[in-house]
Amino acid sequence: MKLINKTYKMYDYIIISYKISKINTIGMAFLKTLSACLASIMVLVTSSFINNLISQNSIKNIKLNFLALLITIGLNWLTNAMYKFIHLKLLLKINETLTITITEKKGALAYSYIENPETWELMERIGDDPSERWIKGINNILDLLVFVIQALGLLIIIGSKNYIIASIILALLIPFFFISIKNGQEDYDAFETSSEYFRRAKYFRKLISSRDNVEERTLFQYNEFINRKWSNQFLKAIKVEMLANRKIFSRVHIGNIGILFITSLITFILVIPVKQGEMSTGLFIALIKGITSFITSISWKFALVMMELEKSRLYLKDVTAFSQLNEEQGITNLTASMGQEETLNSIEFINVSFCYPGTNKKILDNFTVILDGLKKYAFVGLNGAGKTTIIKLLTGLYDNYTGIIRINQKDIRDIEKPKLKAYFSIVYQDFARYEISIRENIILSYYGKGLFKEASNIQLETIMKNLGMDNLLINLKNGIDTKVGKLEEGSIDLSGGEWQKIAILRSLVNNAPIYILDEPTAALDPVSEYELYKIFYEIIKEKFAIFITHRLGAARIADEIIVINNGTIEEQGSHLELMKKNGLYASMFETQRSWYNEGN
Ligand SMILES: Nc1ncnc2c1ncn2[C@@H]1O[C@H](COP(=O)(O)OP(=O)(O)OP(=O)(O)O)[C@@H](O)[C@H]1O
Repeated sequence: MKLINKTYKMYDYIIISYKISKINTIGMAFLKTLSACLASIMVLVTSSFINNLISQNSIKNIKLNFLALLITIGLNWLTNAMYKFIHLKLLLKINETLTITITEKKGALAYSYIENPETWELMERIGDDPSERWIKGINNILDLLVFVIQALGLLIIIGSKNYIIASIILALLIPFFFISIKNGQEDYDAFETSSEYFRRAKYFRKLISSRDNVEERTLFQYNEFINRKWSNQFLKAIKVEMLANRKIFSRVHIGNIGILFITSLITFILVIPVKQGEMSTGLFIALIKGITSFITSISWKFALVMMELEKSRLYLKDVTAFSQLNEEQGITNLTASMGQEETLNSIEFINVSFCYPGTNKKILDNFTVILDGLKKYAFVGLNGAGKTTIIKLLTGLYDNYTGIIRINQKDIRDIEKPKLKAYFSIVYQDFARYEISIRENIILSYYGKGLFKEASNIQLETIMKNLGMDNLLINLKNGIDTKVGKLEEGSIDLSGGEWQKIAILRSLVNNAPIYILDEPTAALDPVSEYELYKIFYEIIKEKFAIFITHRLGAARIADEIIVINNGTIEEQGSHLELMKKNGLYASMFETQRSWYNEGN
């Protein structure tokens, strides 16, 4: 199922559930309607039973009435039991379908949303498992239907004897309706505000409990400090919810006192038609019982149902906003051969200026460069100069820039997203560590493109041997199929450099015209770094590559070095040319060289 981009309405709870499971949705609606009708039937059956009991005109009639009463009670019980069973089945079906739909949509969202706190909060509110909220929506609609049928049944019975009392009961519902809607809005507003605090609290709790930063946590002993931050956010969230709940409950309690008063009034008024012979004693007793149980359920359940209905309505507003978020076209199903057959001629940035969404600091300022497809480039510069940002724009992660970026003379805005992605093989600065097997780690991009057969044919061990990386596999019982990380028993954990080697291998086996290595060797020891660059150069000899690096020794092997400063090009040329220029590059290079020379 796909989440269609549209405005979701309350009836969509039923329609989507019907699409997911016809039988269970119809079953639930039928059983709810039946249970609502049974309330009025119960009043009539009880009334007839009591009347016959009082007049005692025929024992046969009493027996029949008694049987009818038993059947109604039994049917009511059976309806409720079956409802619970079908409800559970529908919940599971919705869970199976909607959870996958929401997860897929979240996974395919455009990159810019992931960095935006507002969309993050929206995604938190949508939740990972929307089935509970969805089934609540259906239940609330059906509960409302039950109230309407029950109320109509009672009103028809009473109205046929005394329409004024019927009108009083009807009037009673109106203020409750509005109070309950107000309660629902307040509850959802509180949920919206508190989820922001909960999100931050969740981050701090992760800091003090997750395994990721256990080393620093043990060393710096910052638990108490972070704990305070966590409890600060957590308490703020709880306070918002408590405040809203207090208001809601005061309203419900005031409403209850009113209801108690009106119930007594109705009982008193109903005596009049009995005295005037318009209503039998049996009907009077059955009606008092029916009205009391209906009004009791109004006072508690109706308020709750209306409140939940309002929450369900507001949830749909979030679902609507979520459905309108753009997905990265084809992010999850790149066509196997796309872009790979193409060779790179050039990459051009023409007057590109860019600010990150929600900020107004120009990270790139009229950035202009033409990169030759036959060369290898090194991007160097101080921290925050904009090197990684250039790559983010080139790979299409953001498109809110001004100016033009072209690959092979074609504006990247006109290139289909799957094709654009297929141009690149990248090792990111903060590369991912997948806690699966070494083999799966390396050929992940093949699985992403659906190339399962090709993936199984790759001679990974040979490639690793040629790259001098086969020492990673030494002493591993399951060789390349050994699971890495800490997720599973028997997995082996790797050092930072070993994880980085796997990330580099992942990029290397992903055949693409453009290779980008963003600080690829930061965690490698000098011997591995030297070896790696040599091998890497050998492998991508015929291909285009950009290295972003702070190790200027490594930058020397590029054909051209581009020095970036404050989002523009400060210098450009070969190592020798730039050294002769005696500018920023020469100064950075000399600084690094002096570390090694110190003391000599
Ligand atoms: N998602 C973001 N939102 C807002 N600003 C950002 C974001 N990502 C990066 N920046 C800012 O953009 C600037 C350039 O960052 P970028 O990562 O491109 O620098 P860099 O040259 O690669 O730095 P480094 O050498 O430290 O990796 C920095 O000032 C950074 O604070």
